[in-house]
Amino acid sequence: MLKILSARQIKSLEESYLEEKGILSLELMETAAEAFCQWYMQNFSRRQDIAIFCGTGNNGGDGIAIARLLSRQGYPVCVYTLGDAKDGTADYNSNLNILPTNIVNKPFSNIDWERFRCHVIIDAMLGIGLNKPLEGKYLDAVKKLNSQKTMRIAVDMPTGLPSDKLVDGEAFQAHYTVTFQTPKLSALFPEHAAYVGDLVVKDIGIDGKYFNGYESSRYFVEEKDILERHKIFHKASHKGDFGKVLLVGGSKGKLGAIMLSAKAALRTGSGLISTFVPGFGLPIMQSSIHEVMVETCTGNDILDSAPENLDRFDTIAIGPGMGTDEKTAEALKNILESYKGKMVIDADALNIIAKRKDLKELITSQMILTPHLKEFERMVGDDVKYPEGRIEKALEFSQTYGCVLILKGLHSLITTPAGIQYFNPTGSQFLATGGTGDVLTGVVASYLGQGYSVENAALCGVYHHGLAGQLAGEDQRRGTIASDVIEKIPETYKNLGLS
Ligand SMILES: NC(=O)C1=CN([C@@H]2O[C@H](COP(=O)(O)OP(=O)(O)OC[C@H]3O[C@@H](n4cnc5c(N)ncnc54)[C@H](OP(=O)(O)O)[C@@H]3O)[C@@H](O)[C@H]2O)[C@H](O)CC1
Ligand SMILES: [K+]
Repeated sequence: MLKILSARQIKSLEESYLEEKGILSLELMETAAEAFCQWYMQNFSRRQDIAIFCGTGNNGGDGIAIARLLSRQGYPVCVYTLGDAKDGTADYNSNLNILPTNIVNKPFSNIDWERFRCHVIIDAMLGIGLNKPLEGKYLDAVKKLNSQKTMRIAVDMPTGLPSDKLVDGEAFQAHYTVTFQTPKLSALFPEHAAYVGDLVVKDIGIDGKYFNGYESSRYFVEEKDILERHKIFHKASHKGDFGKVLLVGGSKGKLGAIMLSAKAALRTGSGLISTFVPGFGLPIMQSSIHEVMVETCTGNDILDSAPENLDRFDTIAIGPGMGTDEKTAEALKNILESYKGKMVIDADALNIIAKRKDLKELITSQMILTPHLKEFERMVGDDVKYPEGRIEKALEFSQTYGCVLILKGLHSLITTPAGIQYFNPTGSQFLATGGTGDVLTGVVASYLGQGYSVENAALCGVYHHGLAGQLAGEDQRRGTIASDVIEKIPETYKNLGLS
């Protein structure tokens, strides 16, 4: 897990790290520049001309060091500076002094934009030192660079993006942001996706112990965190070990939702899946998914009653395609009151709960709620447009009701009643398509059925779902559909080296 700190905390952490280790800040800058270049060289060829735009702070210092290192490796680099060296930080100037003279180094104001050509723009104008909205030449530069039809890469943070809050005005629009040591909170806001692009986190050697002294309950999940949360099954494992899952949902015209959940749970590794759907769904379910068992409620069209003997199941997921009829709400109430096992609550179940205080009271620590933004807004009855407030609201909700909350979106946020908030690293824009939420419900329910704790099921579920979305997107691009995501779930295990 990478602890997410504020810009102020990062600066202080850096200082204590340097002091304790007896390292110069210039050396840390070199390490950061090396980390950037290592990533760059793995991804881009020497045939692409690079223009590095540098401010006069330490972000600019990183940029100058990157120019030297890339040029040494045979990459064609030009440097464009936005300020006077006399205003530069000591480390900026140290790097400027050793910039090889064969590298073009021009002031930004001297660029002839009619003739300006490059393949890659590297933004090292401003990083975590940003303390006001962009204006003057920084604003001009960002506007000019955003309008270039080239690859754009930001060093640490896209210029103009504050580390901890929503952007005010313009900011550099990167295709990639290569950030150092730990992501900055605002790089994880879905609202900033167009500025951050793909986020790459590069270790610059600051040991986890240096983070201990800094208070934060927000973390960025890493692959190793997921690996250690998985249960290991062996040759003698029986299908009963993988859990008995019940998926409740579906209504006329929306049976597909529960089918997607069921298929996703099967692909995640569930042993036995039962579904509980309105009567009309029986032949449809049976003919389209052969691996699931189907039970029906008393009504034909809508879900109007609860299943018998709920204790047969290790876990229950409820909501996909369920509808919000009053009789459905009563069936939901019945299930929430009588079932004591772990549950996933999604989609229309959330929409019903949003309107019923008495049902909110039935939320327990055994439950994972999986709203997307609109559903969350209905649940909290409040404006959750601003990411800082939304993250706080998620915490408040999880603590008030004692449940795990998965707030879906780019870098889905998992909040536990203990007050810990985890940002998920996997995912893809191609997951923004109908039915992928139903897939997530099936994946998370599957892990609950396999005996994972609510926290681990949420973390593993969101991670694998996001990774499956990435893999599906690589193949199908904007043509990705929820079923493609399901088909990629098994590959996520291979990807992580899991059996
Ligand atoms: N975090 C790490 O572990 C490492 C970080 N490195 C890099 O250093 C930057 C942070 O560098 P810093 O010098 O603190 O700040 P910046 O370069 O981002 O900004 C420089 C100064 O720019 C001024 N400023 C702020 N906002 C604006 C604005 N809107 N327009 C113009 N100028 C602005 C401000 O100075 P003032 O005097 O005007 O207040 C900033 O101080 C980090 O992001 C990394 O890239 C290290 O190299 C390695 C370790
Ligand atoms: K930058």
